[in-house]
Amino acid sequence: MIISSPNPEVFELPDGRLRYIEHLITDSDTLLSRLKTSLNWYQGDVCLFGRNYKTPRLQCWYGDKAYTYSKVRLEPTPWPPLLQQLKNVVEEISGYSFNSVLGNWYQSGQHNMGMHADNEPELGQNPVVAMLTFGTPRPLQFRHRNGQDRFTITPADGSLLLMEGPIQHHWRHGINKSKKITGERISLTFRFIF
Ligand SMILES: O=C(O)CCC(=O)C(=O)O
Ligand SMILES: [Fe+2]
Repeated sequence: MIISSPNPEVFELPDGRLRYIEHLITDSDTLLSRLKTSLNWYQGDVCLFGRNYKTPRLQCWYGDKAYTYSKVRLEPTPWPPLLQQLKNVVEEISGYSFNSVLGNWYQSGQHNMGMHADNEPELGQNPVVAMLTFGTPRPLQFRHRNGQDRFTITPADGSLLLMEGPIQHHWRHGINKSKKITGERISLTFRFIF
């Protein structure tokens, strides 16, 4: 895995901060195919307003501690070597430690992620989420809970995006469907579970 020299951009939003490194991982094509074949992908369940649905994307989860996401309990799972390597890179660049990762595989523009905040209590006071992107970029929409402020970033193939500060308390984020996008994207979202 080759890392090009990082040059972070910082976006100071009202009540939150994003740190973005556009070109971090240079062999992202190879990594995208390795991630597709080597990880344990499944269509997850989500519970919304008391009803169970299948996630409109594939996902995988690895971590040292159990994690409850959208009311579904994920059990501890050992780190595959490739994810361990990527975690090491993300930790070194960001300066944070992570002990779990949620992977999302959007196989086309028909796959999406609804607006949400990563604010489960076990993620701590001001959760830091570090996200690597591989493949076809998709706009990531941020909406402030005040109903006014909005921000969109389209993380590039091979980029790292850090969500920091109180952002998960004040903002929600998500990925919309798009008829125009046919390519696939994988995001790896590293978290620390207390
Ligand atoms: O794939 C993305 O860009 C968003 C992922 C995300 O928000 C999450 O995993 O919580
Ligand atoms: Fe999220």
